[in-house]
Amino acid sequence: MSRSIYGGAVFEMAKQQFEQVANHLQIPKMERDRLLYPKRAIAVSCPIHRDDGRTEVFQGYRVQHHLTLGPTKGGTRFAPSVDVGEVAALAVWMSWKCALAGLPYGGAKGGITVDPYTLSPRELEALSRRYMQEMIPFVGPHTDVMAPDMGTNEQVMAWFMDTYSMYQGQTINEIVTGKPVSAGGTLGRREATGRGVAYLVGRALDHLGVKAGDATAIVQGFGNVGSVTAYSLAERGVKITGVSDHTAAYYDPAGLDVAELQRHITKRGQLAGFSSQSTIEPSDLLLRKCDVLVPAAMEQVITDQNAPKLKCRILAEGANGPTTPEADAILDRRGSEIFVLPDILCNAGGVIVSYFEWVQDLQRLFWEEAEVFDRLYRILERSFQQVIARAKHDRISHRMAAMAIGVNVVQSAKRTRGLFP
Ligand SMILES: NC(=O)C1=CN([C@@H]2O[C@H](COP(=O)(O)OP(=O)(O)OC[C@H]3O[C@@H](n4cnc5c(N)ncnc54)[C@H](OP(=O)(O)O)[C@@H]3O)[C@@H](O)[C@H]2O)C=CC1
Ligand SMILES: O=C(O)CCC(=O)C(=O)O
Repeated sequence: MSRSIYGGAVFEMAKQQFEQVANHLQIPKMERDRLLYPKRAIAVSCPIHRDDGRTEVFQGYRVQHHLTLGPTKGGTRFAPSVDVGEVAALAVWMSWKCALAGLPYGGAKGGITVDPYTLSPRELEALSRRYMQEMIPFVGPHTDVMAPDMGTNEQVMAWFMDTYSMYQGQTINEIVTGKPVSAGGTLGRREATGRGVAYLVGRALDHLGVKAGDATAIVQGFGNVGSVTAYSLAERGVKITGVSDHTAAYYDPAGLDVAELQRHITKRGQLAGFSSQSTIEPSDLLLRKCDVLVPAAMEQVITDQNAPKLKCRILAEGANGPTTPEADAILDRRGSEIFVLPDILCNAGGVIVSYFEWVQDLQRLFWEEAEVFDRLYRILERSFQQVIARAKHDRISHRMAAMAIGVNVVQSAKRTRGLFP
């Protein structure tokens, strides 16, 4: 593409990864821009009245990567880092993730440049509703279906659904996923990403011949993905030796009590203040010895600086884009020392159960929780097997294998429909 609006380190990373996989797949140059660059990017201004009487305008975005396989799908992030490049990269990754899992979606992502902790509950509701109101012309149950991501949750999804439904004059549950069950959500969505991560960690441990009961894990980030991953790993017998959020990092080789950590968060809203004895430097946490390291917070935390020093056996990417391409090259050189569960495989549980929620909403027929997780684990198992087999066959990393499968699916759909419809 001659000139694009997508800049910044995170989009550069998505682009670099794509170029590597496109080279591996020998995708002709003329098809590459069509595959990489998003179909649409929407930028909106979201004015709200602050509690002190001021009017403040926040910048919101939604990027829809491709519509070749069906509607676009992806989360909405409320964070100070949000810009069009970050959101575009996350949308591109959503496309490969959905394609790898066999979901009939293209990728999307959206967000608002805001620190949600600085908003009162009333301001958060006003901003969420205004964002959805501005997006109404561009989204729909068969166009683009939002979901939660960093800084948003079930309540925000309920406000999105309500705002869209009021405009339509009827309840349209299927406009967003990750809603509360009482607002047409599915059983299991809140836990889906973390339980999916724990399932795949279990499969990686099997692969390496390590018993869950003998394994230790460190989890960075204790929000939706991190806390449920820690809890689910602990349920499987894995000892959680380290956790962090942006306020504190704790490490205890004897093991941390995940239920206690969760109670602390519920009461205080942050990990800080949990313990004075096991506090460590957040940057040290990733370097401690463990069997399983789970970055579950944000992008680009595994870099060329810390990748040579990681002392884990499994790197389970709960977050999107936690590992830079430079770090990937180092992990590749370390060979079988570290078994990588790449993000588009590892955290796919969320969007897979979102797909189940959308299907249930469209059919007005709701499933038992056991059915949700049974179907989820079957899809994750298939994807896990496909990634391992492709990596072995092509002699490439797990990330390249996962992306190759995803990109292949999108490429062949575009070719079949006519590359430039
Ligand atoms: N929610 C989902 O279903 C899915 C999410 N993801 C990805 O998982 C990651 C986490 O998302 P999610 O759990 O939903 O987000 P949440 O907002 O629920 O949680 C984010 C967590 O990361 C922590 N965090 C933020 N900055 C830092 C930092 N500098 N060091 C350590 N921890 C930090 C936050 O701490 P604090 O609260 O103190 O700010 C919080 O504990 C993101 O990359 C997201 O894109 C991927 C697939 C699905
Ligand atoms: O559940 C969804 O639709 C999207 C989840 C998400 O944003 C992600 O997988 O990164």
